[in-house]
Amino acid sequence: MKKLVLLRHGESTWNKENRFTGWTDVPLSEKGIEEAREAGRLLREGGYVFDIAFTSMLKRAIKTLWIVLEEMDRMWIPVLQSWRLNERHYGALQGLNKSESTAQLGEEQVQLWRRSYDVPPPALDWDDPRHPRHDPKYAGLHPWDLPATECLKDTLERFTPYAQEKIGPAIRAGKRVLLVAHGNTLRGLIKYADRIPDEEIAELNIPTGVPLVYELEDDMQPIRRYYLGDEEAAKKSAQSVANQLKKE
Ligand SMILES: O=C(O)[C@@H](CO)OP(=O)(O)O
Repeated sequence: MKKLVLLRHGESTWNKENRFTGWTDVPLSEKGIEEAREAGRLLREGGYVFDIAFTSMLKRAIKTLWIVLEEMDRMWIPVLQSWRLNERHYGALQGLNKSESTAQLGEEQVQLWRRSYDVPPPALDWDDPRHPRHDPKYAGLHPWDLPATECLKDTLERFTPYAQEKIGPAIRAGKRVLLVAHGNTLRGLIKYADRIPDEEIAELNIPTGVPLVYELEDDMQPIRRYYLGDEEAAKKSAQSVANQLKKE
């Protein structure tokens, strides 16, 4: 049996402010730093060891990974970063408060953009300073390859080639892999791994900073997945992600 550990970054400052974040590169909040420490402790105490880690180009995930590896005294392992592991691009919703948007535009519309599988939010204009083509992180990429909005399906389509070319082969080769990513990239991965139908994926929410362990057959078929630590607390935290449109 093989194991893969997935981790959504700790709470970011925009999670705290309840804003759509996407590719906006915001830092961890104080609580997020503590969540990352706790994740590292849980993994260490659970006897987990990693040979390689993967993360995105966004500092909330990178910093979470650093803190986890520091807690595990494993800062020396190879870390591979890719824009393909970035959060779903939230288009013109980035920066808007989730509950205020719901009050203005209606829950049905905002929930459609937020959780439908294939309806993207309105795109950022090509000339919008927030368009990723202006960000030096992505200077090596063709601007047309960079998203200005994405639905979950688009995110999965850009994530999958990387998972197949880099992450899958590392697991198959017997490496113990940690993937620190984002709510929607991980929702996409779980949808793919567990073959969750398009209409059911809306119900899946992922808490910040709680390690999610996947047990896999040797041929990579998933056996089961579970959160480390307090399952009830993880469920509660996932439920509060689900409820973000309703918060004040
Ligand atoms: O804003 C975002 O980028 C994501 C993750 O924080 O939010 P949501 O859970 O609403 O898709």
